[in-house]
Amino acid sequence: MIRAHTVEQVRAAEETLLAELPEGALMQRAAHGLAHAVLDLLGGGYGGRVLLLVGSGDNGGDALYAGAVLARRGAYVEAWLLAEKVHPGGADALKRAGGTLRRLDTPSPSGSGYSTSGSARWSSRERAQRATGSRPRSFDVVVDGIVGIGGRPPLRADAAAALEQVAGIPMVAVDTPSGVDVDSGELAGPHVSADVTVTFGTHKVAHLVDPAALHSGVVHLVDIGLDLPAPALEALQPDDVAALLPSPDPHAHKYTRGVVGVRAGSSTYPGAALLSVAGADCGLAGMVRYVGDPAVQELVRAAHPEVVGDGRVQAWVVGSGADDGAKDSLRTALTDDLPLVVDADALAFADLVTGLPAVLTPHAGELAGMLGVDRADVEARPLHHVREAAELYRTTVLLKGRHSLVAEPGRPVRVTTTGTPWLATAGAGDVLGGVIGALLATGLTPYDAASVGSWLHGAAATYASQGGPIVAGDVARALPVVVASLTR
Ligand SMILES: NC(=O)C1=CN([C@@H]2O[C@H](COP(=O)(O)OP(=O)(O)OC[C@H]3O[C@@H](n4cnc5c(N)ncnc54)[C@H](O)[C@@H]3O)[C@@H](O)[C@H]2O)[C@@H](O)CC1
Ligand SMILES: Nc1ncnc2c1ncn2[C@@H]1O[C@H](COP(=O)(O)OP(=O)(O)O)[C@@H](O)[C@H]1O
Ligand SMILES: [K+]
Repeated sequence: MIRAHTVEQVRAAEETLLAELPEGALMQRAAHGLAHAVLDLLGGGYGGRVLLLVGSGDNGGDALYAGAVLARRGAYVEAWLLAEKVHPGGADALKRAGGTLRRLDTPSPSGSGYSTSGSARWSSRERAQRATGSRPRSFDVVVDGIVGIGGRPPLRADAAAALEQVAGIPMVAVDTPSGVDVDSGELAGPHVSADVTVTFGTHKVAHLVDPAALHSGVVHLVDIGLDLPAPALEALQPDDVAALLPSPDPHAHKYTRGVVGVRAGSSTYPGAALLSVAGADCGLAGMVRYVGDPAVQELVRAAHPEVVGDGRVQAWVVGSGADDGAKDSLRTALTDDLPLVVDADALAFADLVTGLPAVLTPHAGELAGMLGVDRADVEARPLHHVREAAELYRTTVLLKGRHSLVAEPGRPVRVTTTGTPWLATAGAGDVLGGVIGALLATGLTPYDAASVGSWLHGAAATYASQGGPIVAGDVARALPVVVASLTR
């Protein structure tokens, strides 16, 4: 499991450890981990050219100490100091190792300009150019030590100007990409877009939650020995999924394995029925039932001969392509008092499942409609909105997107990190609803069914895609292969 903690949790754990360790030991652990990640990227120290962007806090300290390690390994290391006072021990270490330190002026306290000595007032960009005198493009890598968990967006003007100077050079962020909001994954103004982020002790929320996750690059975790409480966020890994997956016991028959029922599709959208059934029919449940328009039922039978009609089930999937019939389908399914997946057109009636065991599966537009906010706001603050929806409906909410989020009151939010942008294809959501329904029918809780289903769906898309285009049916067909790879 990958776990992510809040800044407050990290600070508390750090305090405990600091009291036990010799002074500076924790920062040395962090800095060495950082230096080794940069060495890996450079393919060795000798001949490499490294630029450090150094802010006023310990994040800058990590960068400076790592710079000293790199300089001792033969790299040319230059530090641009973005504050009047930077970590003194780190600055000394870099000097002693032969690094070059250049000071960039700090903004005036008013924040309205710069404390220039003459009457001219330069732009942030001009000031950065004059102060450094360096040719940024000649660096192989930039290390972003501007701010870490102590940063509050937006980035100060000098830092933003320095970032403009180094655009296009590979970037390694120290702990977090500077300028992002660490605990929410939200953006506010200019920020670092990292190729690699080297983080310490645990992941932070911004590494996993979009939009910030998109700017964290590959995240490398350095263990510094923190003892941490229950996380704010978690991301299932293959072992976790394998442990949660149902597998038939030797005495299994189709009913003990669970029966999933699908009430989806309509004469207007018959394809949604076929795709929901394709997801449900991935083989995880013992049987699939389909209930709907007779003509659509015929299509389903022709495509999936093993699927049967109405009868007893252990979970329902309702809503994909259901059109005007969504409300009635949901009401009828609810009379069975079973866990259910509520998708697409049925989400407009989500209040009917308030407090019940269910998985609501909106994309950003649907969640916006449910909460009465703009879609752009959901996309800018997905974590905030998915938590809000889970509290409002007192049930499990899966917000679909690049990194889908599963929220349930009182539980860590689960983030899906499998998948490919090729999965953004019509009908992919219908397949997902079906898979989650199958998992509910096997007895998984809504929280596990949603997160395991979302993980499998993303992994199946990646497997089917092989880097190229896919359609929703390809995802459904790849599901058994992905399950087999985990249960073997
Ligand atoms: N907490 C831990 O367990 C550990 C922390 N370490 C490092 O320490 C960092 C935290 O250090 P700090 O608490 O000193 O905080 P930071 O270094 O993250 O940032 C604080 C400094 O940044 C300035 N700042 C804040 N917002 C800014 C903005 N928008 N633009 C420009 N400057 C801004 C503040 O004036 C302050 O001086 C971590 O991210 C990590 O890199 C590591 O050394 C090892 C262990
Ligand atoms: N950029 C992306 N990268 C990876 N997966 C994505 C991306 N955008 C969407 N997805 C996934 O694709 C699926 C789309 O589902 P949905 O929006 O319901 O489409 P539809 O209604 O056509 O079925 C979801 O599982 C979602 O998580
Ligand atoms: K940083």
